[in-house]
Amino acid sequence: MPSISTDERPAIRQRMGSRSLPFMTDILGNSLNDRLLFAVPKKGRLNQACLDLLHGSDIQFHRHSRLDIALVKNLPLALIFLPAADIPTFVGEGRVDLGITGRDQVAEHECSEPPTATTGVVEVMDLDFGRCKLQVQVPMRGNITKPEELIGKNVVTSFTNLTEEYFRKLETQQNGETGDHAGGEKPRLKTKIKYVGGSVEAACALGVADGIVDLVESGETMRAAGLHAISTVVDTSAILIKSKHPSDPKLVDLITARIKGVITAQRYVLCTYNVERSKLEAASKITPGKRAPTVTSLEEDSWVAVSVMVERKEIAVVMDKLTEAGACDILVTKIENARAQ
Ligand SMILES: Nc1ncnc2c1ncn2[C@@H]1O[C@H](COP(=O)(O)OP(=O)(O)OP(=O)(O)O)[C@@H](O)[C@H]1O
Ligand SMILES: O=P(O)(O)OC[C@H]1O[C@H](OP(=O)(O)OP(=O)(O)O)[C@H](O)[C@@H]1O
Repeated sequence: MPSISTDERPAIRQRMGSRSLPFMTDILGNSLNDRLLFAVPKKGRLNQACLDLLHGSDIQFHRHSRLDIALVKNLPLALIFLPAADIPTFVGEGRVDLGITGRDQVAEHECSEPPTATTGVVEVMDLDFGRCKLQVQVPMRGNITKPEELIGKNVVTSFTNLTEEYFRKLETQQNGETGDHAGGEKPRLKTKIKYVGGSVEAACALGVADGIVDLVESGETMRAAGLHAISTVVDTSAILIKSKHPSDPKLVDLITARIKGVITAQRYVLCTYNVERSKLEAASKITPGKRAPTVTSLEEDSWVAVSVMVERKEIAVVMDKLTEAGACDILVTKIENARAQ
């Protein structure tokens, strides 16, 4: 591994920020300078899906144990493994060019660092995984039924900025509705928002909170903790983001196209079937495809073969309907990769 001279380090530090860098540059030398930097969640719920996406996009790398930077072997790209919550900061400041994180994390970051003409992130695309909701939750057996009833009480969350913003709005609305306290009769209630880094759902049972704001996907964690949701703060999923001025916009476009291809391949299957020409119109209505179905003549004059992309989650129902419409020899094939509009 090439070693790095002391006078090369400031340039790299300036590019990446000061976090952990002495350790990273000692191992990687100056190889980051001419590479596009791509931040990927280093752990947690988004990590594996991101690794699968990189694999499907033929982004080849070897990550040394304990090292949060990996050089990509077949593209001028370096992957930076960071906590999902920190990725909007690095991309927003232009220290890293591209990143994958949750939309909730971007929203949380933007509450404290609103975007300017040069800072902040640009959403490139929704990645179709990590879908969940940031919700206000209270004990199922308690007497709080509306988020307004938490005003002035204790709320625990890992998303303090979004939660502050949410309750400040509620407080403003409520003060407005009750004519405020200009006469001084009614004190202005302020909700107390406290931060915890994980296991947020335990806060009510432990008496730390009257309600929590936490992510809900299946709802299992919430129900197991005896909580239920009374309002949604943000709907979220994983997104690809870029900085406002990426160092290599062409490479950003190439990576975006590859990732889009993988997502399309995951979302769709290829369905082929034979149908009598007279029934083609009805069958095409069931399978209109992304643009239009591909129709090929068969040796048998009155029959055609159809090949069409169908959303994976709808395929069983589509097959039922096709059979009803007279289609036969229906085959479904997994799509390995795609480049489609
Ligand atoms: N249950 C979930 N289902 C789907 N996506 C989730 C879920 N929980 C979190 N996410 C998404 O993943 C992002 C990162 O959350 P996660 O809690 O996994 O991160 P972390 O704090 O880095 O990891 P860990 O909890 O292991 O410390 C969230 O901001 C959200 O966008
Ligand atoms: O609705 P569910 O499918 O049960 O998912 C929701 C849970 O997932 C996340 O936590 P995670 O398990 O990542 O760990 P954490 O509590 O340490 O954040 C989130 O904070 C919830 O606790």
